[in-house]
Amino acid sequence: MDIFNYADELKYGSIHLKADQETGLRAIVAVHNLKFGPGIGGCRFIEYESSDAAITDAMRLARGMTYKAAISGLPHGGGKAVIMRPKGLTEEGRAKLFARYGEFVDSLGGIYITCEDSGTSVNDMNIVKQHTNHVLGYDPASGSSGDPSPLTAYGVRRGIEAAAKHQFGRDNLEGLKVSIQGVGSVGYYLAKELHALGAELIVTDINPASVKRCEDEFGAKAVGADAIYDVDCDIFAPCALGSILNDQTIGRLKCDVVAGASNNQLAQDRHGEALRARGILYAPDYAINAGGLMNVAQEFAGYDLDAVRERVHGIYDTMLHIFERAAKEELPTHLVADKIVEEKLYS
Ligand SMILES: NC(=O)c1ccc[n+]([C@@H]2O[C@H](COP(=O)([O-])OP(=O)(O)OC[C@H]3O[C@@H](n4cnc5c(N)ncnc54)[C@H](O)[C@@H]3O)[C@@H](O)[C@H]2O)c1
Repeated sequence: MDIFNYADELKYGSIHLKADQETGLRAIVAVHNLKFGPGIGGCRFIEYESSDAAITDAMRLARGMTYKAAISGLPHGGGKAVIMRPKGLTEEGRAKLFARYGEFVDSLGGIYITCEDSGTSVNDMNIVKQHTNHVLGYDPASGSSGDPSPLTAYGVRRGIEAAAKHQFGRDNLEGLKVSIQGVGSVGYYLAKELHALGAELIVTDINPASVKRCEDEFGAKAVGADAIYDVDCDIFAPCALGSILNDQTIGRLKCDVVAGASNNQLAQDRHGEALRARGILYAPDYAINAGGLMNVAQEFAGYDLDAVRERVHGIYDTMLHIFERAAKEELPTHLVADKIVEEKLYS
């Protein structure tokens, strides 16, 4: 992969590298677009096969954050950090590595604001916080926003309400059948919201305890992990994995709407068209699951839960606009979401 060609393809931006022999830090910060404000996005800390793989991952993810922030009307651009996880790292080594990473983020002068992502913890962010102010999502006891899952779930609920309005002409979810794939953090809170609104729930999870909790608390019906694709329901809410809308699954779906929290639900772009061809309304993932980003971004202005909830509440309008424009232009919803973002960014 030629990095500069890839940068042109994704319309970059800048990519910053830090190598530090003392701590073993190999970090990449990709800053995709700053039109609406500083780039915001998590720091991923996983093993990579090569530097190329790590750099392209950071670039792809940062672009995704630009789209998520822009569709949500947040005063932020898209950024993402990747730290290549060294093998055999001790706890002490980890603390030194994140301290050096904090210095690296600080050296960028605020164009990128870091936070937690796969492989990083609140404790890592606490260490980063000692070296830069450009960090969010550190210890909630010190005034940060804490677990984003309830807010992400609230946003998904609002997106589901918009889908019910558009697809069924309904102003409530009473009696609608919703199947949820994955009732971990977001899926559980979503089940709670939907149950309170009178929806009938069918759930699956590879963790039996998570399923049992939904059976006990919400009277949910449980099905096996693979059987979730065959459930006859109104709305299917993927809240576990990416790439689950693919050649194997789309033909099996017996729902009118797909609206859930998972990132990267479409295995490929063409699967958005395949859903439309089947008359299934798809809620673009980065628009409906932006509640978590809205939550952490609020820390920037001073954390205020009421302000976050008000912004997350607005996901209803964002989704309805996407659905209505897609119907009018006879386009798949995921392409319309991209168009809305690109009009904001580049015109
Ligand atoms: N946490 C957030 O605020 C947030 C924000 C935006 C997007 N997301 C996305 O939403 C999804 C869920 O996030 P989460 O924080 O709830 O994660 P989580 O790990 O808490 O929950 C995921 C659940 O899915 C289950 N699962 C895994 N494989 C499964 C399978 N094959 N079939 C059924 N269940 C399976 C797991 O056992 C777990 O209970 C992820 O794709 C995540 O990237 C989360």
